[in-house]
Amino acid sequence: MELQVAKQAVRTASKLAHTVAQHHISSISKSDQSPVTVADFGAQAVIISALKQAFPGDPVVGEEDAAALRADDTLANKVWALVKEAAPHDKNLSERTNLFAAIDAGNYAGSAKGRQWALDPIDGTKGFLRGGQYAVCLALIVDSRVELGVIGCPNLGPRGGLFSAVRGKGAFWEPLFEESTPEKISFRHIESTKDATFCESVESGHSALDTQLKIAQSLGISNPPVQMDSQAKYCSLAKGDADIYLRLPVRMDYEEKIWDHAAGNILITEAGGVVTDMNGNLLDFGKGRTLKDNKGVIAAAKSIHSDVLKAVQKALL
Ligand SMILES: Nc1ncnc2c1ncn2[C@@H]1O[C@H](COP(=O)(O)O)[C@@H](O)[C@H]1OP(=O)(O)O
Ligand SMILES: [Mg+2]
Repeated sequence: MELQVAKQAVRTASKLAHTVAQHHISSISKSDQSPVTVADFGAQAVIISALKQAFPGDPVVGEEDAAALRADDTLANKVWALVKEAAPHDKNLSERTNLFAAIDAGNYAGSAKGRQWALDPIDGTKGFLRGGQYAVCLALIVDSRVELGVIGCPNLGPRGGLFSAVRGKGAFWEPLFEESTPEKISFRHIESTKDATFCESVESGHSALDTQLKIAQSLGISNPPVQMDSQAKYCSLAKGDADIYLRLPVRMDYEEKIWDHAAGNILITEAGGVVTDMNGNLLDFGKGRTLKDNKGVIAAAKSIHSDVLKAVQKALL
């Protein structure tokens, strides 16, 4: 039940985002940031509305709130038009005033106990604007642990990808814009760590790319890293296109947000991988809206994760 609702909601939001992105890429004002803002609010509204109808009691930790929309009627009208097109029969979104309430329902502070959804309506805003990777990410967390994750990646592969995982049930891929039987996915087998390929952020402000290059060299890796925005990195590992995702902090005071990692976390573990922080601890999704007890992220296949962790710790000594 949860999986079907989450997949349908992510699919609807991904289509909405894709429509805006296509229009943005073909437009002449590519420096305009507003398309991603419009898509972000629209995606959050349709997903939270779907969740609130299926699971009325469940709180949602969503990235956005509606303050900027309430203050800007032109922006609100654009988002509203998009939402009406994407979800015309949603009775929770029958009037424009409901739009604000749906978005603001993502204001949960987070908790260590009980159920909560974590939502990043558009992860990878930079990728969205440059026509690269971005992702719509939704996860169900129960008692601080991720139980279910769904990620929509409109630009990953020729048909886009809808990635999903439920604890104990494996990780799956299906095309994003057509109905088709999900295919099971997993990490690829590599003989040795030196054969691995890194996947990492494009943005040097999000991840210590120089240090990561040194770590790759210390592991004997000569394959060039694959760089992309958003949680599409987790999806790439889970479907066997790359082997190691490192996200080492650039600033030690930055706290990663739970919506930036929850869905990817279960996708990795269900595809045969391990995710820890740079101290080797599992990510704790029960500390509020951020991963405040964790620094950095290391995701890799089970067989090589401990080698990578050792190399990270040696580099950071
Ligand atoms: N200093 C930072 N360190 C790590 N991640 C960051 C930092 N600043 C922003 N982010 C987040 O990185 C995510 C995108 O990462 P990636 O490089 O993997 O695409 C965004 O969700 C963004 O959050 P925000 O949207 O709040 O700016
Ligand atoms: Mg994000």
